[in-house]
Amino acid sequence: MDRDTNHLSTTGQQPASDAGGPPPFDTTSPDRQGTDAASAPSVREAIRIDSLSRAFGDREVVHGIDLTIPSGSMYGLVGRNGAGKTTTLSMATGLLRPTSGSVSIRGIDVWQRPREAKSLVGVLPDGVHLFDRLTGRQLITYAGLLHGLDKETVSERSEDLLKAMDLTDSANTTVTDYSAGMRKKIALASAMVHAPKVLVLDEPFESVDPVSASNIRDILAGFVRNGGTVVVSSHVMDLVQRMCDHVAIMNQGSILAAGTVDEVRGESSLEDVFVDLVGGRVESEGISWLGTS
Ligand SMILES: Nc1ncnc2c1ncn2[C@@H]1O[C@H](COP(=O)(O)OP(=O)(O)OP(=O)(O)O)[C@@H](O)[C@H]1O
Repeated sequence: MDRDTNHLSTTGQQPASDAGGPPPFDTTSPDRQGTDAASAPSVREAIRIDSLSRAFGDREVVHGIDLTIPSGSMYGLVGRNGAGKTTTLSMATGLLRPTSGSVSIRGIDVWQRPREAKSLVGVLPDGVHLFDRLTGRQLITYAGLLHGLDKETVSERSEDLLKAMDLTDSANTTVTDYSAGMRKKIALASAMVHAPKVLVLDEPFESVDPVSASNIRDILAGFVRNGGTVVVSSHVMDLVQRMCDHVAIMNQGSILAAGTVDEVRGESSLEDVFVDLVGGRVESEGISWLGTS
């Protein structure tokens, strides 16, 4: 499979010679392709990113990317350290203002109608800062009340989420005394309490033990089965290949490939395709002074 062609298709530069069929890694939605006007784009596209860029000072780190996350998908965003995943997800969820371009969540522009857009999305940011003087239960409750839920609903959902995250026994412990994995889980629970339509999770499994990770995967799979959409960033290709139905590979602020996992990986593993596309493997015989007696 021609990776270069794949790259072109994601950047909207599909060559005319490819007109014989749908592009293999087309990031444009059916709506963008002008077919099937019956379904409203706002519902069919969980997230739509158009020409999104972000610079810090005079250094642009996200370069005018286009990406459509279909509703009901489990979408992986993968890339090397510094590729621009967190910057992209922060812009997509209203946490970081883009330098240019636009993002909409279920048809609602994130930066023009932030309140409405944010009510639809639950976010687990990277390196999340929590109000860690609160207990786990208080933190979820606080998140629920901030979203305007009534006390009874918040209370019911808090207990469900604490149980699902295996945190019931630590519900009255202050978050400052939680381990890294427990903090991740309580942050995830807080992101879910308002029953969002879309979950955007930056490295949700980092520091999380394998049993909890399986439980969380089950919760996310159930969420998707019920019509929700999940976007996860991850460095773990195996996990993305097993868990996600769609994936986008990001490198140096651009999307190199995007589509269903099967389309992107073809006959190879996602990890091989990733390394092949992104490059950067270092030929070395090791560090000479390391391990010598
Ligand atoms: N606030 C900031 N000020 C300046 N540069 C920034 C800032 N935030 C991110 N960057 C730069 O933008 C680039 C993309 O960073 P980003 O955190 O989006 O990458 P990432 O793909 O999430 O990386 P990782 O996998 O390591 O978390 C990096 O070069 C980073 O140094």
